[in-house]
Amino acid sequence: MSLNGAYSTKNPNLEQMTSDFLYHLAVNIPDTKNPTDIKNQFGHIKVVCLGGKDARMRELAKYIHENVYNGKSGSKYEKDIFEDGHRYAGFIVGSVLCVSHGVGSSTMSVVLHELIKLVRYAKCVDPLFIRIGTSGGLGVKPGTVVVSRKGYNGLLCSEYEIAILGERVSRPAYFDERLRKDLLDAATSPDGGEENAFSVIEGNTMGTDCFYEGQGRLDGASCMKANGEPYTKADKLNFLKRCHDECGIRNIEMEAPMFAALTLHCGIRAADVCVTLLNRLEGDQVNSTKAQLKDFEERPFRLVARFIKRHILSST
Ligand SMILES: O=P(O)(O)O[C@H]1O[C@H](CO)[C@@H](O)[C@H]1O
Ligand SMILES: O=c1cc[nH]c(=O)[nH]1
Repeated sequence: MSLNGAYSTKNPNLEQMTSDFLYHLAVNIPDTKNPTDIKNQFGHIKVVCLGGKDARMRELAKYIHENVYNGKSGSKYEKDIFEDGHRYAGFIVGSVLCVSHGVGSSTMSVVLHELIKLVRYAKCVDPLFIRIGTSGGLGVKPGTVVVSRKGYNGLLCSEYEIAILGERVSRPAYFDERLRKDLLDAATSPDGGEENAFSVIEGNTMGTDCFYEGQGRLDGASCMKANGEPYTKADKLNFLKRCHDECGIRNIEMEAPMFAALTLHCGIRAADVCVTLLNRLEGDQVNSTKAQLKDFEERPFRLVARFIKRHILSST
């Protein structure tokens, strides 16, 4: 389902706060009613790109500078604007903000709350949030880029569950349909060529709270079922095949349900674009070479950069 662009924070208390400090980003908003500096610095942002690693987000900013703006973004894109917070890194390049989020939903949800407030204070117009990540593939060739339809949790439910005030709160976890279609459109070109050099598919994405047992790996520090017995390779494959066949899951990472749910809740159009590093039906260890990893990690950059050129900058 597509949203109509009316995004908002979902917190009436913010209306009463005269100042705000985005602690983990070290961004101070001394006057929330008139946040001139924030508007000047961030008001032009149209796309917020997120990914686990600081270095990947720095590389992404450089890639966008060179490939979207042809080296003429006019931005100091190498400067980490969130460095004083010592938690996350952020780089502005033209109308794109690239931010790292660490590993897993808990670290990503912190930066996401603060970024959603930031774009609101800055009065950004309909900003898009796109996660550019890595994942384990299910039945797809390593290097495939998956654009997610829905996030699934490790219990194979498409929802994000969080404990709030001692109660379970469950929120739906699907991504914006129009944004997904525009991203898939950017993967194709009428005349073939560079755009089709690697596979881009749509599929559902499982996001777990654990890289090892949560993703059914056999190589963690523990490998136990609920009954306290070790699970076997057959148990693992049985589970992964269920993910694939029953839920249409094509890749596994650690943020999709939370990311889909919080952005959807706040009316922000979002997408999850992850490359697969390995086929989990064939193994567990990520042992791509440095060069392979660089090539794979750059594939979502290529897709998102083409999307920004085709669908964002062409309309301004
Ligand atoms: O490649 P990134 O964006 O870090 O994402 C994936 O990699 C991490 C695990 O290695 C998890 O955060 C997972 O979601
Ligand atoms: O298998 C993988 C690879 C990358 N990230 C994950 O969360 N899982």
